[in-house]
Amino acid sequence: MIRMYKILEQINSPEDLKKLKSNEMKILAEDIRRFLVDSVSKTGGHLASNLGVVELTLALHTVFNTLEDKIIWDVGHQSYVHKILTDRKSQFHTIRQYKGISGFPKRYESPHDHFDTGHSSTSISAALGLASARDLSKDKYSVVAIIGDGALTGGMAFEALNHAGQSKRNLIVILNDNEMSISQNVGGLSNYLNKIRTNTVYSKVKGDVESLITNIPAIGKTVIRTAGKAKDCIKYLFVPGALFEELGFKYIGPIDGHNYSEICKVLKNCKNISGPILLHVMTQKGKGYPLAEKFPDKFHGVNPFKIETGQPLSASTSVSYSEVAGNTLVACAEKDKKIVAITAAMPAGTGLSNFAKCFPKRFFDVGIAEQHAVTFAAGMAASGYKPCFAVYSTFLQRAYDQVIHDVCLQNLPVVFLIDRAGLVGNDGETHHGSFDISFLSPIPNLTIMAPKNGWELQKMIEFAVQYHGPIAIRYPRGSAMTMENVTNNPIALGKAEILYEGGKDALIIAVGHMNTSALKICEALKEKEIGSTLCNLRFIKPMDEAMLIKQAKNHKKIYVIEDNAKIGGVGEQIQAMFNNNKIFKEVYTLGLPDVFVEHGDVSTLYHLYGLSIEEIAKKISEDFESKIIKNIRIR
Ligand SMILES: Cc1ncc(C[n+]2csc(CCOP(=O)(O)OP(=O)(O)O)c2C)c(N)n1
Ligand SMILES: CC(=O)[C@@H](O)[C@H](O)COP(=O)(O)O
Ligand SMILES: [Mg+2]
Repeated sequence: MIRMYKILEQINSPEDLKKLKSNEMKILAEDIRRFLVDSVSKTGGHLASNLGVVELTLALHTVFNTLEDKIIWDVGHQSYVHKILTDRKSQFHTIRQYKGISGFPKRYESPHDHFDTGHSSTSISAALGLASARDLSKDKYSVVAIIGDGALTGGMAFEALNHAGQSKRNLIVILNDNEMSISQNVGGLSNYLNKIRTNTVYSKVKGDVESLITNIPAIGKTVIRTAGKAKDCIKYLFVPGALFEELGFKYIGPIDGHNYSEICKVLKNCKNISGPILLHVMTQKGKGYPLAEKFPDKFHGVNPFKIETGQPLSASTSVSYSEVAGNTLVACAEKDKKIVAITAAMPAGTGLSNFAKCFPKRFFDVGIAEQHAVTFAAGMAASGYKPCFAVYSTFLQRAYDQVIHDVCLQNLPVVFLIDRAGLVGNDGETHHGSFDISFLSPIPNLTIMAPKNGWELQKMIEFAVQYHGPIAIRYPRGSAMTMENVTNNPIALGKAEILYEGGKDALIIAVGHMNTSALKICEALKEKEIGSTLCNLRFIKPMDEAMLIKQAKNHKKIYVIEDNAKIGGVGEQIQAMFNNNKIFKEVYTLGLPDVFVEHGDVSTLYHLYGLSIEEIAKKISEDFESKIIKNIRIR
């Protein structure tokens, strides 16, 4: 048998790691990289970031004991190596699959995972919380947060640095600087880190002082203080890194994040220094897989791919909703100079890359800063521009107050292009866009739409950029539906459309892309001689009350199909509206239950929650069972 992984085969837990000689670590690092590429090329997942943190993770597990010491991975998409080293190697082929291990840290999954992440920039806050709890309980373990240069652009990270610096608690923040967010990192902080990296004079001189402080075995406190002062002088002469020191952190670095021994040495020293430390580690995103080194953005998150070429195993020929949004925005911006586009570090994911190329001055990547993005948009709107903020549904949760307080309260014409609404699939519970209808619907002044297909998304965007007020369009991840043979009525404010008329038994009201399934359901019901009407809601707010009331009166039963939490969703809202209008008909909602939906492919999850075509058709058919039986008897 050919041994594929020379050392990795012997490694399942941090204890195994601790048995290795340090010269074996290099071979292990190579094994892990090969394992990552082999495995992720089959399952899909976050590749480039993990390839970059191999030595850093090995060093962390060498120096710390993660059954006691608490390590928190910011975002958590780079925790694969940690998972491999903490008893999950044998399950790694199930990563992000239904009932498999998660692509993010999960406390339920392992005692080595101490805090769940998925959304960016939370690690320092969580770490400080853990450190404060530790101190109150008079415990002694170490707390370490690993945060990327991208995640450091998020406001929460600054709030936490501000608090942690003053707290003086023992806490190690490792800044994993690979000079990339998903795309190129942006902003003043990114420039600042760049200055630290390139300031070789500083690095050399500071390195000497650092080794003076840390490497002399029996160093006395006075010497440390003196050396510390000397370090301060040098710092003020040469160090842009003073920002972290001014906030109350001891800044150490930058160090080479691919030099295992060096990281171990520094981490061991960090363990013995009191107060908050910021250790700046330089890594290369995608390291060890040349295609990912060259295209770290393309290999940030991947579908299954061929290792030799990097090409996806199943290339999609269809256009995604994100691409429709991006292309439409470019077309609209060509006609209207007031249109500007905003992203919070997701230019490619939201389909805005082309807009950025066509209109660089009218394109704003604000970093991972959704709250800022919304208020920034409000500012532009207040000055007569038409800002379009393209954002994933799950990340918009971050900016709820800004949507209310800064946009809607002032009735400002900001367009929210809410991508990844509904279930997203393999990223799972931290990333599903299950709540936007529920949290946006109560906000006064806000108009909310959901398109049935790609064509309708285009028309809704054209409508939105002309509209005088805050307006949101929610659409899902993936290929835009085309839906041939359906009527494409023009968009009119607050108007729904009838997509199918085939009888007065079931009225089906579908939200957004769920219309595609709904149409097939109507046809399946027809086979069973159950007559139905399909209403494409289009406007979640304002709702087409007149049409819904009229249709409700004409049908025996009413069904709402939506890919949002049932609580606060469209079904509940329609039921309330009927009650208010004294239409006492029961609305049956097919939507997401009151749970955090796990990871898995979307079709499996739809099936699980009764949202597949088969499940819905079955449910409705069962409701009309007596009619079916009667029809059979008559024949
Ligand atoms: C609040 C929030 N916004 C956006 C994202 C999407 N996102 C995931 S990873 C990432 C880039 C993170 O960059 P960095 O922290 O430098 O880590 P790297 O991928 O470079 O290792 C972004 C924007 C997110 N997870 N959370
Ligand atoms: C970790 C993270 O938040 C992103 O990388 C996210 O996984 C991107 O999702 P999409 O694949 O839907 O763009
Ligand atoms: Mg980065």
